[in-house]
Amino acid sequence: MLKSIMIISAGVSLLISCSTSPESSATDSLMLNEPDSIFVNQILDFNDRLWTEIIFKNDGIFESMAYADSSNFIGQRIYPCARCFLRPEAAKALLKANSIAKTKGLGLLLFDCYRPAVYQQKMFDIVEDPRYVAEPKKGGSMHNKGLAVDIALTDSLGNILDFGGNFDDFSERSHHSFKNLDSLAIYNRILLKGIMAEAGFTFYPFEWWHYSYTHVDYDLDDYVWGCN
Ligand SMILES: C[C@@H](N)C(=O)N[C@H](C)C(=O)O
Ligand SMILES: [Zn+2]
Repeated sequence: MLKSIMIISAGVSLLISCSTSPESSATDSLMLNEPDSIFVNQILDFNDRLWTEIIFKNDGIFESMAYADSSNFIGQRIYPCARCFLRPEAAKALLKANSIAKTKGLGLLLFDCYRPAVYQQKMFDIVEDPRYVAEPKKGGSMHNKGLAVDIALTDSLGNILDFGGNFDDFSERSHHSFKNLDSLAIYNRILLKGIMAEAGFTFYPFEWWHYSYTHVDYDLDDYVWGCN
């Protein structure tokens, strides 16, 4: 099947048609020397639906993709490799959040992006609490639509800031309303919330790290990316 990579910039579109698979094509990142432009990789999945990949190295976003290795609440690696796909609108907003963070001398650290719907049931079966894992039978997760990220802030070197708890700590400690935390952790949660809100994301009351992009809607998806 003919697949395409589009490298887009603000106002400029460069379309390169080729006959490689999306798995191999998505890793080909072109670096163009236009400092004010946003460059992202876009691929079509097996249903010809458009995804934007955040290329950690090129986009300057730090990577800690939790489900691409076994250090997560499942205790197993469930993704084939650490790649971050989002719907184009959400990806653009994430790059905006990254720019805002940079102006404050901070970075973004991603724990999760698009999550194929096939994995949501596996997660729900372990946690069985829809506050912490969205229930597949009740609409699934914004991650399954490519419209959510699990995210933290870092210093400029990529060291995570203090958020008063770990990613995927499924307890009240992770709620935005939980106030029995150091003032620095409370400050950092509010800082992250402010940056993400300015970029267009909505916070989630039960998890300080989970943000959704709700200005568009997409169907749940089952696309699983390949790895080189
Ligand atoms: C599993 C956790 N990281 C998460 O993303 N939870 C939310 C509620 C979800 O499943 O959408
Ligand atoms: Zn999440």
